[in-house]
Amino acid sequence: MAAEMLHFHEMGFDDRLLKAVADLGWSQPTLIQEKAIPLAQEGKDLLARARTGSGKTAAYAIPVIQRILASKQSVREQEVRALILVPTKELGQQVQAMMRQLTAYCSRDVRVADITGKADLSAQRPILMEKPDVVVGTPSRVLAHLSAQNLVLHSSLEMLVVDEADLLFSFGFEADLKNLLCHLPKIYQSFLMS
Ligand SMILES: Nc1ncnc2c1ncn2[C@@H]1O[C@H](COP(=O)(O)OP(=O)(O)OP(=O)(O)O)[C@@H](O)[C@H]1O
Repeated sequence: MAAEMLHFHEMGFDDRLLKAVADLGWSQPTLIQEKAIPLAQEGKDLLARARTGSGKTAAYAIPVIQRILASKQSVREQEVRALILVPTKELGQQVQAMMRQLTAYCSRDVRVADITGKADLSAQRPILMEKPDVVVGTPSRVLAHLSAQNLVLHSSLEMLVVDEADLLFSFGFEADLKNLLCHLPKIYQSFLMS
């Protein structure tokens, strides 16, 4: 007999996250979420591949949000804790929209900034100076902000997501991505999604 699928409320999430998931009308995780989220909750690195529309974004977004919420229970300095790398502005906007929906009840505790847009670096600098908990960006944008010292990740980064990893590790993005990885601390939980 097939094993019963877990429901979101059985996965040990913060009530605010569960409420946002319920508002989205999701009762059960999709297959990739059911496989990926428990591993992510154990702190494991993930390498996940699934077809478009299978719920990959929430498969990493939910554990990223949960980890930030859990750690905010003990007093901590405001720092950038998670970096989500995407290949394009459009995907950045989609990720930001999903993060906003999932943080609808905890937007003060989990602040998300999308820096994929074409605005000047100086226009985005104030957003980064506030040290959002999560930054969504393309590798080139993130590198530019690191070089301009608008963003410091060395001591704070706990989670790195590479969305569309197959694309980001391919021609056109690879050099920036490798360069960026050299600027990051050595220890963080990673989510490679494609
Ligand atoms: N557990 C769930 N139950 C019902 N719908 C869900 C669930 N998780 C995600 N969805 C919905 O499924 C759709 C696809 O999700 P998502 O964009 O995360 O997929 P994806 O695999 O990342 O797709 P893409 O490769 O196009 O980025 C979205 O409309 C999302 O709201």
